[in-house]
Amino acid sequence: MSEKREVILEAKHVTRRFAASHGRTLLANNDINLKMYKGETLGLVGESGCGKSTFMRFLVSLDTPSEGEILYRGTDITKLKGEELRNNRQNIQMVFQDPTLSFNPKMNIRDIVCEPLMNFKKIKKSEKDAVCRKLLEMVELPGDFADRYPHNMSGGQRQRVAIARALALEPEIVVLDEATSALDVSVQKTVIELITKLQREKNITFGFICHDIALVQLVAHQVAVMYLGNLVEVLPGKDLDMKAMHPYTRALMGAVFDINMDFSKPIESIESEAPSPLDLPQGCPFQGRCEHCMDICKKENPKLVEVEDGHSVACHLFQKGSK
Ligand SMILES: Nc1ncnc2c1ncn2[C@@H]1O[C@H](COP(=O)(O)OP(=O)(O)OP(=O)(O)O)[C@@H](O)[C@H]1O
Repeated sequence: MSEKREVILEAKHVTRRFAASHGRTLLANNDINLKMYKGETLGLVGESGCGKSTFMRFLVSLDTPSEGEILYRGTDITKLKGEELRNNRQNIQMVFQDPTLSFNPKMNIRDIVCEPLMNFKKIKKSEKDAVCRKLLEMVELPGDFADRYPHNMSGGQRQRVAIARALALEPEIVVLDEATSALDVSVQKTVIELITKLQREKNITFGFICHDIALVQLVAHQVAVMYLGNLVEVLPGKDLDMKAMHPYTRALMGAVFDINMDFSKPIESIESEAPSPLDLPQGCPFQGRCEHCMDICKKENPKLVEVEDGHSVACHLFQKGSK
């Protein structure tokens, strides 16, 4: 890994509790500590409901944590208000799974793509056409798509428009929340290639939320694996195959490589359903599905500890004095 990596965002002890029925509390994020680096992609992976979107929504101020801070270039963005909050939206943008939900169907693509620029008074009305064409070309769509409406485009084209709109303000960080998950595999591949190209050209930092670890492995420099609100492993994307340690990460990888599996190394699979996030056991949240569960796993939730540079794991199997 390069020595010169620049941390631009750091989450410290981020916790989010949601009030649930019958006075119960749902712990959607439990003491999350993560860094994002300039020009790199952080992949956040885990099953549905593990808290991926909850975390990334803090970055674009769609929600605030119950505890903890998120420092973007030294400023805690969870505390921003008024003009500062508005200005921060220029730095960090988000693209969702289904762009049609955030597009006004009565607006043409020109208005949709240029809306953030108009809102921030970055361009005049007369400049919209030329600016939109440039942004469409950046995402490899024809300039004349400016006159189209979202319903006259394919899912992949709409997602390109959503990316063009998110990049219009030249943000430093873009969060892609399952942004390619609804697309056919071949279209997904072309959108991933586009994202990689844009990162190379513009040095953008991406937050890539995805439940598909194989896809995350393709794009992420750093992968963070979440399980029921907890970070269980953080490691370089290139090391997922050979160095993943947490039984949950290995189970996710096992599910991916099942067909072509290397029988020389054991690959665990997940036998049972995840417990309800409202009914978490004491100790490690993964204990009920883990083949290696020990007594201590039923008592203490393991802390995320660094096992080598850039690789941390939260599992009693790898913590000193845990046997
Ligand atoms: N506003 C809310 N109020 C109550 N519970 C919430 C709220 N938002 C999320 N949750 C709960 O928090 C947990 C984490 O949800 P989150 O959307 O972050 O998961 P996710 O990993 O992104 O899953 P998915 O891929 O399905 O979106 C879930 O159990 C969800 O039901």
